[in-house]
Amino acid sequence: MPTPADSPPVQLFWHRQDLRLHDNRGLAAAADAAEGEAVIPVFVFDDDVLAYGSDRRVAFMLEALAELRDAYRARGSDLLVRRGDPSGVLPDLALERDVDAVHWNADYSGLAQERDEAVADALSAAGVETHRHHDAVIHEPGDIRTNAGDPYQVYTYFWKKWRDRDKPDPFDAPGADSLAAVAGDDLPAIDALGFDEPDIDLPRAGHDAAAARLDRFCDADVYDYTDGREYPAREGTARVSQDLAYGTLGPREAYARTAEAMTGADDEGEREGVDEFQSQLAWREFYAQVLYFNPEVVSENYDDYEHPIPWRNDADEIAAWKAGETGYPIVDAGMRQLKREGYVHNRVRMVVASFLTKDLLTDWRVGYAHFREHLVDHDTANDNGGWQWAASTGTDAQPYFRIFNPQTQGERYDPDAAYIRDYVPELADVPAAKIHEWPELDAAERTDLAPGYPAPIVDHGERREAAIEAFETARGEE
Ligand SMILES: Cc1cc2nc3c(=O)[nH]c(=O)nc-3n(C[C@H](O)[C@H](O)[C@H](O)COP(=O)(O)OP(=O)(O)OC[C@H]3O[C@@H](n4cnc5c(N)ncnc54)[C@H](O)[C@@H]3O)c2cc1C
Repeated sequence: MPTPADSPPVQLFWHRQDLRLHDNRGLAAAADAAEGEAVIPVFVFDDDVLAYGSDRRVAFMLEALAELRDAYRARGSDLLVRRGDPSGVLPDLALERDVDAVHWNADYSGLAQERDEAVADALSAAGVETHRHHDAVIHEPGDIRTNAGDPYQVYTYFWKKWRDRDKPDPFDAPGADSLAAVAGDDLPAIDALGFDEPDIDLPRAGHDAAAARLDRFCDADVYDYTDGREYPAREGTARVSQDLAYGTLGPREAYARTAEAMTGADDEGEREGVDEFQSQLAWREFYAQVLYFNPEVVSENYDDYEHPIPWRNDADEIAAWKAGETGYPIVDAGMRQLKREGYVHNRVRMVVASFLTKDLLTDWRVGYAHFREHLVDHDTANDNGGWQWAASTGTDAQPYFRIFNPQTQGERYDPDAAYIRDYVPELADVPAAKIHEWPELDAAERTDLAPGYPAPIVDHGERREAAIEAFETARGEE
């Protein structure tokens, strides 16, 4: 029997946006430190974080937590669940369980960085060691820098270095023998957290469901990703964004699976598909480092102009955009996909974001807040990066004068209008060519073809000119 002095140090692992056992760097480190025993896992519902939640995302998270708890139970352990301010809850728990060290994985938003500092200080004051690990990305923020030592602002150069770096293998899930046989706690019901049941069916949460989605994609669609990712009706993408956002899927595991797919590629085109997909994983890491080094981007332009951008912010136009009633079919299909599924295809996200920020000259923060409320995969860094890209205020953003034409985007990327018809039933019986011409049809023809579908709320050509003028004013080029 070991004496207390001989017994291995008790390690607490605090789960946050890393709701998995597989490929979890911090958890693996805690298991190593525990010398094969006594890792106690905990999740804390923090009201300051929940304040940014939504019904859909909290529901997804609760299911992911239930899956995580089951994975611990299958290993003879369990998940402790607490509610409150982690800088009070964790020192109390450490005292109660005689914990020597608390481990967690870093989170890159400003709010999380501040909270983590407070927690680390409170634990240190209580005499408990703290260990922060970089887990959410393969190459931690600051690892990949320009030759002058600065964080990258241009994605292409970041990507080249990211691609050439060696990638660590996924971390093993801790075995039953490294986990403490604790009795866990019940998870709260969603209403006890201040949220309602979600209004849509959610993708299945948890590591197994995430790994199955990735497998399905890597078995086939990844090889045609370069082309397939552009066409919303094809559903040729991995659909793992909610899994990477909640950490039910680890980034090293995701990368390793694509590296395995690379070995199965038959020709240059297929290798390109895998490479293109890996480059999207790198975009995610690019935006994570933008947020880490510039936490203020959550509410401020990354790239400011000389004068404020004269946003129009017209309430009726914003309401039409949110409802998918703009009279621009590809825009409306995207906004209705958001409402119906909590997801929007990437190409269409760019189109709807461009339409809001340029055609409607609406502040990107309005769109970001709406996406945060409705997307299941909302991720602060990616959502913000996407919005500031579209608004021409971000790092490596779309130039202000290059404005998507929603009609051409629909024609090019949804030629048969299959995606549009799926989400805009009023247009179900309208020929594809007429759908794409919709903004140019005369009122009588529109009424004849689809009386329930709106006329365009703005003229794209006019609004394009107005947006360029507004941005030039902001640049001081009046
Ligand atoms: C305005 C706007 C808002 C966005 N908001 C989010 C968001 O809240 N959360 C989010 O994860 N992505 C966001 N994206 C990026 C992208 O649209 C989604 O990641 C993608 O559509 C998710 O589908 P998928 O998993 O099938 O992607 P895939 O094409 O299969 O890509 C695989 C993974 O790579 C990452 N990725 C892909 N594209 C991007 C990108 N452009 N930027 C950063 N990471 C990327 C995601 O983690 C994604 O799951 C946004 C893009 C725009 C233009």
